[in-house]
Amino acid sequence: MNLELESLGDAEGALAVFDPATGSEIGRATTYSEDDVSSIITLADAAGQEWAQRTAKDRAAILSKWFALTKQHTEELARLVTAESGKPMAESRGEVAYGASFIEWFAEEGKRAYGETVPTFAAGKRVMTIKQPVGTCAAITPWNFPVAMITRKVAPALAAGCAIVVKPAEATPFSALALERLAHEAGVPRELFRVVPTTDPAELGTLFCTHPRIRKLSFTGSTAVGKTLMRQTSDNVLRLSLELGGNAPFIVFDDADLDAAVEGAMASKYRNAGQTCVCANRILVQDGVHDAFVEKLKTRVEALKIGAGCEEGTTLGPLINSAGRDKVARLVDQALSAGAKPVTGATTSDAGEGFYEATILTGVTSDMAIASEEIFGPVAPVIRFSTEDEAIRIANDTPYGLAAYFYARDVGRVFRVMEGLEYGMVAANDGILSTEVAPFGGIKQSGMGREGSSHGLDEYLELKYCLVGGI
Ligand SMILES: NC(=O)c1ccc[n+]([C@@H]2O[C@H](COP(=O)([O-])OP(=O)(O)OC[C@H]3O[C@@H](n4cnc5c(N)ncnc54)[C@H](O)[C@@H]3O)[C@@H](O)[C@H]2O)c1
Ligand SMILES: O=C[C@H](O)CS(=O)(=O)O
Repeated sequence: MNLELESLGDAEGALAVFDPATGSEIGRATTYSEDDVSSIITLADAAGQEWAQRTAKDRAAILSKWFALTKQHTEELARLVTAESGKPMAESRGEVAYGASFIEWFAEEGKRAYGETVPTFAAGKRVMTIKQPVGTCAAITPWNFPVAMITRKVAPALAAGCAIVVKPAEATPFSALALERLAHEAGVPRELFRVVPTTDPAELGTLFCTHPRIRKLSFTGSTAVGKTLMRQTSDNVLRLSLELGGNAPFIVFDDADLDAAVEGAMASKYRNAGQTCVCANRILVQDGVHDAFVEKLKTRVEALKIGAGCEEGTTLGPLINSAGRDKVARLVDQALSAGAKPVTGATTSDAGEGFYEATILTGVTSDMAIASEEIFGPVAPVIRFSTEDEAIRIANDTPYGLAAYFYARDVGRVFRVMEGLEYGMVAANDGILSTEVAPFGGIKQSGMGREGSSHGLDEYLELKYCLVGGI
């Protein structure tokens, strides 16, 4: 199975793809017009009718082969992820394993789309429910996890009995095309799962929202685009899953294990150079441990190795593009102008155009833009607080509600803070919460619906109430 970039690309393709570390073009991808995709959706819908008639066990057997092939081709997939997203190879290998875990998980979950029988309300009648595939799905995915954000949607869709057409991010089409190739090799019918790169995401997004055969849209990306799609899906009342932006608080209380909190902050903040939706976006530290925590964090941050993702040993890669880097620089400069202090970093890097040094700022206040905007970069803004109630108030003072983290050892505090934080996902004494077995998703303007876990399958199923009378 050839998954080399050249075999996935098209020298005449309209979509140019670039290496974030150097800015150089690494390949070109074939793109699909609105008419092309409309026809692809119609073919997918027909393939979906047949796929839905197969047993969950038959679908599971094919998904299991896709899982095995994805694991077998980890190195090639990781090279593609690093080439087009820039993340360090070690993280890319981890992403492939994480992405594959959704295929493995939903191969099994698809067999558990259980209905129910309900004690009847009247003689001669029987009440039951069944779960059926929602129909043909569309998905739109971001660049920061070009493997995992695809499988986190495609695996449950296929397991539930649905066809799915995916538009990957313009920056990262090759990882998606490789996954498509592996799925077809595993036995997923060619028309059932298609990846359709484009240079006009808005045009394809509108088609996905308005095509008569599309019954469901699953979107992962920014809150701004999510709101656009929410409006566009209203005419056809599509089923909608939205995995949007975040502004994660990372709270360190006086009773925290400081060394554990530093490790958790490193894992949460600097993974993928801070370009994940669940990265710590604000670090709140209680007065009693503020200086000790900052000093310990500084030591670990300054040990990060900045460089191209393809260089073994790199632990901090480039940002996705110059716009991403400029946004980070703008937020840091604004914070410094407003009184924040640089502990380390706070500058672009001589490692190359797309790089920004790992940064810690202290003296940050909630009114600064860096505390309310999603940074999407390797910058830790530290906000000092005095009381537990103040920490929860600051943490909740955002339109976002995706992930939140805190470190404390008092059991009463753990329960009070866990219950008081207004987020879809809360981790106590850990900096990484993402796993296929748990429901991933946000509240407020971080989205709706859940991915992974047993809940993730329901996003691609309809619950039907069946009444049988005349008994
Ligand atoms: N909640 C999650 O699970 C999750 C996961 C990853 C990324 N994100 C969020 O995604 C953002 C970063 O990713 P990004 O820069 O790719 O986001 P983005 O919203 O700019 O793009 C996401 C996808 O939407 C497409 N798109 C852009 N404009 C569109 C339009 N008008 N209509 C239809 N599609 C359109 C893009 O081509 C891309 O495929 C961050 O906000 C991050 O928090 C969230
Ligand atoms: O960026 C968003 C991803 O969902 C992050 S994670 O890999 O799922 O934690």
